[in-house]
Amino acid sequence: MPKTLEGQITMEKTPSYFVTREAPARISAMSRDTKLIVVVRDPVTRAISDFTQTLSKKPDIPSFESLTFRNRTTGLIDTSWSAIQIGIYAKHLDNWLQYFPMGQILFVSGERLISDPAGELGRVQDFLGLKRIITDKHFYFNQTKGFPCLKKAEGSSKPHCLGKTKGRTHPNIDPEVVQRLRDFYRPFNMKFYQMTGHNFGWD
Ligand SMILES: Nc1ncnc2c1ncn2[C@@H]1O[C@H](COP(=O)(O)OS(=O)(=O)O)[C@@H](OP(=O)(O)O)[C@H]1O
Repeated sequence: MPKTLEGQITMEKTPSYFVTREAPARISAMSRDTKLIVVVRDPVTRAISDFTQTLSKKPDIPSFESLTFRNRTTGLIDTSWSAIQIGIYAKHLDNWLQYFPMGQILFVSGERLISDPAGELGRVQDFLGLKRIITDKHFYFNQTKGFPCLKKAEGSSKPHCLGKTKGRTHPNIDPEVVQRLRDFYRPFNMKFYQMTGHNFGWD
C-alpha cells in the first residue's frame, strides 16, 4: 500500500478479499484501523452472475443446473463450487470478525447500488467520514445499459457507464433449481442479517 498523508484516504479493492481465509489477519497486521467495504447482493443472483462471467470466458462449461448439485436426485448442493461458496456471507463474515469489529465494516447492498446509487454512496461517504459530495445529481438512468450511469466521468464532460462485463444478461435457470438455492441460502442469509443488523431483503 502507498504511504498515506494526513487528509488522504488510500483505497484498494479486489473482489476476492472477503472470501480469502488469510486476508483478515494480513490486513489487520498491516493496519488495524482499516475500514472495510463489502458489496453484497442476493447470493442466488450472485451465483448466476458468477456463472455468467465464467461462461463468457469458457463457453463449454457444464450448465448452471448441473454445477449446482453434487447429486441432483437428492438435491444435495455442491458447496465446494465457488459460485455457491462465496454467497455464504455469514461464514465469511465470521472469519473477519475474528480480527475487525463490526463498526469497521460497511456492507453495501448491491441491489440498492442499482436502484438508489446516490443513497448507497451516501452511506459509503458517511462511513469514510467524507462530506456527501456524490449525490443524486451525479447519476442518470441509461435506458440502453439498463443501469444507472455517471452524468460525467472524472476529468471529462461525457457521461460514463460501466463496461460490457458489468450488467450482462443472465441465462434462464430452471426455477426449481433457483428455489432449491433460495432454500439453501435462507438460514445463512438470516444469520447474516442478524450479524449485520440489516435485512437485505433477499427472501
Ligand atoms: N451502474 C451499474 N452498471 C452496471 N452494473 C452494475 C451497476 N451497479 C451495479 N452493477 C452490478 O455490478 C455487477 C458486476 O460487478 P462485479 O461485482 O461482478 O464486479 S467485480 O468483477 O467483482 O469487480 C453486475 O452484475 P451482472 O448484472 O451479473 O453483470 C451488475 O448487476
